Amino acid sequence: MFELKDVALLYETRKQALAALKSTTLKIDWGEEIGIYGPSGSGKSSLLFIMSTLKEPSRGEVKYDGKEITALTPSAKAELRRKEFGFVFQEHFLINHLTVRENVLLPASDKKNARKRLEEIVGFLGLGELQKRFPFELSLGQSQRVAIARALINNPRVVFADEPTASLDRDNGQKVVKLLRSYCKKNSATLIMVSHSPEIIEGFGRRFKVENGQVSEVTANV
Ligand SMILES: Nc1ncnc2c1ncn2[C@@H]1O[C@H](COP(=O)(O)OP(=O)(O)OP(=O)(O)O)[C@@H](O)[C@H]1O
Repeated sequence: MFELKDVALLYETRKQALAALKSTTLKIDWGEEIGIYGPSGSGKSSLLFIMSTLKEPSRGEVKYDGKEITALTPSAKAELRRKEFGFVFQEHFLINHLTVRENVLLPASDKKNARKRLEEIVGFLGLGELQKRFPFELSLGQSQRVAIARALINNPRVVFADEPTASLDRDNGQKVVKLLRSYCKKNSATLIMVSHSPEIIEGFGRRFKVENGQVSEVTANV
């Protein structure tokens, strides 16, 4: 469903040209669990951002569901992201003056069915009791679970998670990864998760290592 052909991302700074992502060709199928790891600045987020249309590659082809997506208009990209993708980042980006419930419902595209979906999703994430609270009344682990609920409210076919555990302690980090994996398994959704640490993505169906802009698939245990 994702097909990248010779994709690269180059930045021209005043002093030098930098290849954030060197020529990358790969295929990802529906429902796969993809872990991407590598050191800071290696190009992991660049890869995730290109697949999710948040960044445009300098060259190459990116196909999603058989269609080339790099040339879509900004509004078509936004529509694609809203309908098909869910995003979880290192920071939760919750809106402080909205309750948990309001934060989760904010991106809901089908307002009519959103309430039923909300009940399902808060139940799944163990947030039932917290719905009327504000983000500043939550722990970091709880906040991240609310951010996950918001990412899942439209039932995404692909979940992109960029360092979702980075601001959490080990227990909460593991919980977050478990919840994301379990949502994707249950719903046959594709999970694409970036982490600096190979431990976080241990056991994932497929793993890619990124070093200095070079992406390579890892087949042995890491
Ligand atoms: N707008 C930009 N202009 C110039 N260089 C950039 C820009 N954005 C990113 N880079 C560079 O591209 C390279 C790859 O960045 P990227 O964010 O993809 O790495 P990363 O592996 O996700 O890093 P981290 O784990 O620290 O988030 C880095 O060297 C970064 O400094």
